[in-house]
Amino acid sequence: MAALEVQLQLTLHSPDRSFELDVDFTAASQRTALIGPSGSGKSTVLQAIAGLLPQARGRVRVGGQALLDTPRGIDLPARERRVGVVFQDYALFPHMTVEQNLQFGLRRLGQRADAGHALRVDTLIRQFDLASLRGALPRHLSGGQRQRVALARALAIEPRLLLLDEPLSALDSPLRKRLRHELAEMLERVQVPTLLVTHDPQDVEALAQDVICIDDGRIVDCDPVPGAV
Ligand SMILES: Nc1ncnc2c1ncn2[C@@H]1O[C@H](COP(=O)(O)OP(=O)(O)OP(=O)(O)O)[C@@H](O)[C@H]1O
Repeated sequence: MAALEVQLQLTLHSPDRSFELDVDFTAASQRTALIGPSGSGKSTVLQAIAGLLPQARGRVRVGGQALLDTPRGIDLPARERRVGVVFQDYALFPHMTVEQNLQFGLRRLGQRADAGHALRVDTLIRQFDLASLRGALPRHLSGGQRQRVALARALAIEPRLLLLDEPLSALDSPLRKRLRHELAEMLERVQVPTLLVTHDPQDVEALAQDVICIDDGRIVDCDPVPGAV
């Protein structure tokens, strides 16, 4: 069964222009990269899949389950979609410790704090090697540590789908190289279908099994890769 099926239409309006997205693709591999030039609509696609753009119309199915199907009147709210998202800047809550950031991931599901909840946070802290940072605030973490917390938080909800928006772009080059391999290992371990946005061909090679290309709000042929010189 296809991991992720997406047919989406939406228009974003700003005072001087509007951007029209109309995409139709299937990501059948466990890890798929979505690539395209700046402004082509990559982040918009991720936000619409996550349920963060209420104007989105069309269909989104993960493992056959509909998260959005406007013709059938289905539009699950973001917290019910069980989609884990890691944003470009990791978007950790600055006033919360590492542990509280992970707990917040679970609260998004509307779950009450209980023993299972605490166990899940403990497991993630162990899996992501965060024990010594449990009580630390994000501003006291390195870029790589923030990335680990953001990924652990996205996985706290046991997502059916993981969306990574330029997960390595906040890092400098040597760290980026090391964490690319760490991330590849983590994704291999967690086995959650993943759609990954990146500009970097090395990310595609290390992290993705398949590539989907977008240009100006439309899915296009990847040969040549849009935006490549
Ligand atoms: N809230 C908004 N209102 C109006 N237009 C928007 C809004 N958000 C994004 N856009 C426009 O939509 C287009 C797609 O933006 P998006 O962020 O999805 O591109 P992207 O491919 O992720 O770009 P980048 O690689 O630079 O992050 C851009 O032209 C952008 O200017």
